[in-house]
Amino acid sequence: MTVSVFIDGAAGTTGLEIRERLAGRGDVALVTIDEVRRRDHAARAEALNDADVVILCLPDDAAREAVAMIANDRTRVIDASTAHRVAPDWTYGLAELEPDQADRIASARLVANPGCYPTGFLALVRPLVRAGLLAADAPLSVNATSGYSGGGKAMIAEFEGGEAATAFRPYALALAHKHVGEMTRHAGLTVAPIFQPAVARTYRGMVVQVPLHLSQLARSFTLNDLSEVLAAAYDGERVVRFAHEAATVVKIEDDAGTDRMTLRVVGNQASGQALLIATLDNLGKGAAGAAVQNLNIMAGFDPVAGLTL
Ligand SMILES: NC(=O)C1=CN([C@@H]2O[C@H](COP(=O)(O)OP(=O)(O)OC[C@H]3O[C@@H](n4cnc5c(N)ncnc54)[C@H](OP(=O)(O)O)[C@@H]3O)[C@@H](O)[C@H]2O)C=CC1
Ligand SMILES: CC(=O)N[C@@H](CCC(=O)OP(=O)(O)O)C(=O)O
Repeated sequence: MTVSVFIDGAAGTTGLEIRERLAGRGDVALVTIDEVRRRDHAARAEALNDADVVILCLPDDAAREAVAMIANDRTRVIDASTAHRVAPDWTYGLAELEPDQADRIASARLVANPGCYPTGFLALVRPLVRAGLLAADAPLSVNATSGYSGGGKAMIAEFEGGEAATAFRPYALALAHKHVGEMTRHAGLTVAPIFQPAVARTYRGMVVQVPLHLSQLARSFTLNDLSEVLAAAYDGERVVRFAHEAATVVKIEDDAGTDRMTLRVVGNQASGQALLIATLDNLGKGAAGAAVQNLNIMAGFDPVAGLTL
């Protein structure tokens, strides 16, 4: 079986990464439009309605507009933008989020690809909320660092053109980043986490950290309990893996250039402090890798076809 796929925004950072992952696959036929017509309404409308699956790699407003341009109920959509991640009629495209999430994605017409930061946060926190280690109203915080490709073409130009005179830049200091609602909703929390992102002078890669006092847990759980719950949640998964080996450092480069995500529980049982850490690539499992994984699941292909793990 061959599935026809149109990438709207194919010349952008995420779009190009998806094209690379789909190149040379015999089970995917790319629907393309001439690069000079990539913003042409009529050309896009035709491609959006021709393809079996469209992958939107656009800013939020353009993604909403693209969905409105689909005039049939056959074309399936994977939206990489933030536009539909908490929309009730969309399926959240983090296949490992719930035991039946991949099945839901398989039968969905509209799939919202997760944000890069929420991917790390949710993979760490959702199993702990589901298993009752963390109460829904636990007041969490999350610190995270992304490579500068996370800001798309504009941020790449800023860092590579010399304008961003920094090696490390915390941002979203008003604590109202657009990913907070997505994190809260899909973790099953009732209290929004304090989310404090930063961008580093490296092209790609991401570290997401959730510090926890063990006294914050619903009862007297240990570091080992946290590890056991996370290890069990991802047992048998190929893209998300729990690292059992002890670590004293992690690097933003650890999973950069791949589509996998690694989860860790570290800390100090004696002082009652834990740190949950996810490493991933903002453009891999954080964007293009997840989009291709969702496409594979929707089309009934091997979920990891075309991915680098
Ligand atoms: N970069 C990342 O790590 C991640 C990105 N995302 C999301 O993916 C989406 C794409 O981001 P990213 O690839 O980084 O962004 P880029 O800025 O690199 O690319 C955006 C693309 O959208 C195209 N575009 C913009 N407006 C329109 C329009 N009105 N009509 C048609 N095409 C348009 C641009 O065209 P042109 O080439 O002409 O400029 C460009 O090719 C965003 O919603 C982003 O939030 C999600 C997770 C991670
Ligand atoms: C470094 C950087 O600027 N990153 C982007 C997030 C990239 C991403 O995940 O895009 P979505 O918003 O579509 O999820 C930001 O914080 O806005």
